Amino acid sequence: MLQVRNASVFFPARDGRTVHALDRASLDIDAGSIVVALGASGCGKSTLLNAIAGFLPLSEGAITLDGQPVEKPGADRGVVFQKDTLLPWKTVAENVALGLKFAGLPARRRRERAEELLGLVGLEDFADATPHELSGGMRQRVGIARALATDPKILLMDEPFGALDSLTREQMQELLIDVWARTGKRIFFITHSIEEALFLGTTVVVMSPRPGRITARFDLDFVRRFAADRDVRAVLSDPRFAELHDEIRNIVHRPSHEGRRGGQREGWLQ
Ligand SMILES: Nc1ncnc2c1ncn2[C@@H]1O[C@H](COP(=O)(O)OP(=O)(O)OP(=O)(O)O)[C@@H](O)[C@H]1O
Repeated sequence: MLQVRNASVFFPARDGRTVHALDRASLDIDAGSIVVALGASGCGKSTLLNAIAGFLPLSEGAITLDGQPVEKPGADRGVVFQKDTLLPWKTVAENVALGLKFAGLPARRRRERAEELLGLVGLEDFADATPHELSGGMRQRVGIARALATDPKILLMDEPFGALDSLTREQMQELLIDVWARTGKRIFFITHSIEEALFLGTTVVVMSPRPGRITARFDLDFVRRFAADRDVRAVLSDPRFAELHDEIRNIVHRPSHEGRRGGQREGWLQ
């Protein structure tokens, strides 16, 4: 279990004031779940992810992974960003195996593991290609394979498909569901897209800005349905999908002061 408890992050702003980037966020990410954080720009999504990744210290609160405090980056958390961070002078397989090299695994084992993971993301034929030979979607696949290389307990994904065209994005969403179904990895995923959140999340948390707060939570089963029957149309044409889309849209677009007034969902996690 990954637990975030009353996590707050303050940044000093240029004008001498303090930016309250994350305000008492609490969240549980169980084994096998995909928790999606959704919200307008600046509501603290990346701050929350960076804190879970151990890139950023909390100002208040705590994060634990299977009972261990998260205080710095570690191989138990794999991270994928919107912009890929592949090393252009290394082959695809070498990029995937980078973390394993740091972990001291011998070259043959690294190669085997890289090939296994490239198979998982549908790039078995590209092990010896270099990143510049790949499309944006393929590079993100490599990023996912690389994040999985050390067999982390959780995958942290910060708008990983945000820069892709819509068709590639849909393919990547389906690929991610396959990876999730086959590896059982828990995933924390950030997006601006309500549709993407509804399609991928076993839980969707909606965040509001200034201060960055979790203001609503929805537990969903669209992704499990898709994983079972791979019928996109059945999911997208489910009336509940459209209802939730509207409901979340209203929350995302409501002025943040209303979100704090103590409606039914407000403060659900605190
Ligand atoms: N290092 C920093 N120094 C000062 N302010 C920061 C810093 N990092 C983030 N912030 C501020 O904290 C708030 C939350 O930022 P964050 O990047 O977490 O939001 P976000 O929801 O991920 O946004 P986006 O969707 O645009 O990526 C913003 O107001 C941002 O300007």
